[in-house]
This record gives sequence, structure tokens and C-alpha cells, in this order.
Amino acid sequence: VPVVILIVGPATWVEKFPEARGTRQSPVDIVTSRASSGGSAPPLVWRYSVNHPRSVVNPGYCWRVDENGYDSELRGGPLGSDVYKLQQWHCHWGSVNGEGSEHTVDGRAFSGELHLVHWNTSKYNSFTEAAGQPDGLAVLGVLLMVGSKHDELDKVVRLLPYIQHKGDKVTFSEPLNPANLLPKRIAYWTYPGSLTTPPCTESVTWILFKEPVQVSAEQVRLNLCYYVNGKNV
Ligand SMILES: NS(=O)(=O)c1ccc(O)c(NC(=O)NCCc2ccccn2)c1
Ligand SMILES: [Zn+2]
Repeated sequence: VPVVILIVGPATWVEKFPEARGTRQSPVDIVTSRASSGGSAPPLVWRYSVNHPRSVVNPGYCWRVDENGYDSELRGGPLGSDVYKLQQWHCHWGSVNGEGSEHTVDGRAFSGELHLVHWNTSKYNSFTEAAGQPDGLAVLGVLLMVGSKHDELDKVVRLLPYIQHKGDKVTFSEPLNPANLLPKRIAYWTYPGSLTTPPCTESVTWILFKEPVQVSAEQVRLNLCYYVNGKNV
């Protein structure tokens, strides 16, 4: 009986998404010895709305929190004079502990990776428009490692049982400050890259914080058993 192997993943993305064959594809391995020193970039500055309703969604490949258009600002650092606005944030977890991050640092993977996705409101009129432009998006990447429980992140993790299947969505209005998801030390690596999943558009200025943030083993387990089970590949 002929065996048909359906390959779905990065190797086949180039067939449907030509951008995936580009010259600035993400994620990458950060080779720390080859990273240049900070130079004279201005400080990275952010301000987020805390007290507004947010929705947690299961898009089928992770969980995502939509900011529902509430105001926020990210500017400075490598972003020139443009102001970016937080659109959504989501998480990438691995099926094996320590293997979940998208970026690696000197070949080392972390247990997970949080992405805070911002779009350039100085130049574009919508997220969708910005997502197609080389300077359209800025994503803050936070590496996650197993350690103590993360209280801010727990406001989302505890809702995962209610979005076990693709398309599920739950709205919550508990105050949450996305700034509390960032590490204490805000040193970062930055490079011009792309969306890490289809359509892999080369529109992302990546800003990856050097210091990992700790989450508990239970929080990793909850992410795995809910979104992995709920994940319709
Ligand atoms: N991971 S990332 O680069 O921050 C990022 C940010 C915003 C995005 O819209 C995406 N990609 C995205 O949403 N893709 C939706 C469809 C999809 C996602 C994953 C696999 C296959 N198809 C990735
Ligand atoms: Zn992501």
C-alpha cells in the first residue's frame, strides 16, 4: 500500500508563500559573538493600556491575546522616529521542555517565546497594510525558561481550558499590563526579519530581549496540554 506522507511545515511553506524564500527570514540563531555592541541607538520606550477588555483566542497554532485596538505606544531603539502600536501578543511553546522557542541563542532553544506584535501607526493606516511593508511591524520577543511562576502571564494561562479548540475565544477584563511580561533588564538584540509563520512576510523589525523571563513548569504544562491538544494541525 503506497504510503502518502503529508509534509506540512517550514519545508513546504515556500510552495504557497514565496516570501519564505526571502533574504530576511525569521527566526534565526543569535550568534552572540557576532552581534555588534549597542552603538548609540536611542532608548526603547513603551506604554501600554492596562484596564481594557482583551480576548484570548486559539488560532490553531498557539494562543493569542488581541488588544482590541486600545491605545499603546512603542518607539525609539531601532524604530527611528516612527510610533508603533500593540496589535496582539502570542506564545510559541514546544512539545518537549526546553525546545519551544523560535529564536535560539548560540544554538540554545528555550522553553517558549512570547511575541508582542506592534504595527507602524506613523506610516500606515491598519495592521494588515503595515504587515506587508518592510518597516511595518515591530515584534518584541521574550524568551521563556522554566523557573518561578509568572503571575501576569497566569492571567492568560488560567483561561486556556476555555479555548481548547481552534477558533475558540474568551474575553476577559481583568487589568493586565503587557509591560509586566517583559524582563527586568531590557538589553536586546535587533535585526530586520519576517513573520516566523506563513505568510512569512519580511516586514518585522525584531527586538529580542537578552534576559529570559521565568514561567513555572506547571504553566508550560498547561500551555502544552491545552493548545497542543486544541491545536488542529
Ligand atoms: N510569530 S510572529 O512572527 O510574531 C507573527 C506575527 C503576526 C502574524 O500574523 C504571524 N503569522 C500569522 O498570524 N499567521 C497566521 C496563519 C498561520 C500561522 C501559523 C501557521 C500557519 N498559518 C506571525
Ligand atoms: Zn510569534
